[in-house]
Amino acid sequence: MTEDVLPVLTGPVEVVGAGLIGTSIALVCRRLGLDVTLRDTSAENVRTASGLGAGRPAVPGDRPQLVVVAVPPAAIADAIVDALERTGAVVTDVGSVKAAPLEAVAARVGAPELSRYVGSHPMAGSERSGPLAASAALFDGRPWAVTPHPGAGADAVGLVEALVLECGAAPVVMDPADHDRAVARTSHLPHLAAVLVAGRLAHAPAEHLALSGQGVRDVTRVAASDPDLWRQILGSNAEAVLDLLAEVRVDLDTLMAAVESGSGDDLVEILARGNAGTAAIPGKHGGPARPTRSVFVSVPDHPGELARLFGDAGEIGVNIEDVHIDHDPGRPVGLTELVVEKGSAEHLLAALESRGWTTHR
Ligand SMILES: NC(=O)c1ccc[n+]([C@@H]2O[C@H](COP(=O)([O-])OP(=O)(O)OC[C@H]3O[C@@H](n4cnc5c(N)ncnc54)[C@H](O)[C@@H]3O)[C@@H](O)[C@H]2O)c1
Ligand SMILES: O=C(O)C(=O)C[C@]1(C(=O)O)C=C[C@@H](O)C=C1
Repeated sequence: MTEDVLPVLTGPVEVVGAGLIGTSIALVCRRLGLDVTLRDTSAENVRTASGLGAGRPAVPGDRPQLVVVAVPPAAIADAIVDALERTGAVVTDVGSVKAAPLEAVAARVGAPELSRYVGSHPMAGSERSGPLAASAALFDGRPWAVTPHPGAGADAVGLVEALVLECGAAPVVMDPADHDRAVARTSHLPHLAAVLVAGRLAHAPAEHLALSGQGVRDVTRVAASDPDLWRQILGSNAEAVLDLLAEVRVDLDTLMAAVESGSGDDLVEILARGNAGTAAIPGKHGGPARPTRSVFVSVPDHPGELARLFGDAGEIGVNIEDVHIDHDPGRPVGLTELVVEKGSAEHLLAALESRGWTTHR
């Protein structure tokens, strides 16, 4: 469905699961002025999300236009079936795996109900859970898979795409099984790689950990995620994940042989494949990656200094694509990495230096 004929999201929107993702979506819908109702098995999470301005507790008699199911994977199929049977709304879910819940729902509801269900999956999140980690900006510029089944109604698909666009994300329409193979590669395997690396740190000597720089933080961030959530995600995409793990096992053997033999050529070949892989990741806005460069700036550890840095970058007219802050304990300054388009990096460096910032080239 093309953007100009999409149904309009008018609400009410019901969010089932007022955690990280559900509350983030609810905040976007509230920002649009929509009536948002919240359901959760945790009354406390509903209270917290309501308190953040994400909506109001659902009451009997609410008639949502759209239900967004944002509960843990093991509870998704039940929650979708419940929403289809309880309301006349279009129902989507944001679960990380798409084929298994679709199969479970299709076995339990008739074709008319099923036509109102369209799965989806925002490729944005956090290693943190719960409503307090939510943000209306979470989905800005991110891909968001929309995975209709053959019996899905065109209006239902369009309404889910409309939600995705309102969240500032880019809809990517895909078949559910293709989606699951894709995220095994782009999300589930990276998660496991992070976990394996982070696991080597758990009982490491303090003097080793004292040398933790940005590299180890970049590689391990997602390993801090909820193990139970990931047990459920991996359990429902086991086949695709196992295929990739088998490939990695072969790579690991090759890598060990290259390191052991001291063969520089073999090692360079493996390292170069890593370069090719990172270059293949599309840019934040979709399409080919736009070349970026990192600008490193020392930021004094005082309140307001980061805001001043971002303000200066804005006045200089350079868009910050990404940002990383090195919070090493015991240092009076933090090292901030501003990721900007390659062509504007020198201009930003010079302009920040002229404003008194200490940069690192
Ligand atoms: N965390 C991420 O980065 C991320 C990104 C994209 C998609 N997802 C998917 O989104 C879903 C939600 O993940 P999250 O990170 O927001 O988790 P979360 O733990 O922050 O939130 C889940 C919420 O669902 C509630 N809940 C649990 N069972 C319920 C039920 N049966 N009925 C109603 N509420 C119930 C919990 O109390 C909690 O408030 C998961 O399926 C996950 O796979 C997660
Ligand atoms: O940024 C993160 O914290 C994430 O890991 C988010 C991430 C991902 O792998 O990209 C994790 C799982 C979800 O299913 C979707 C998004």
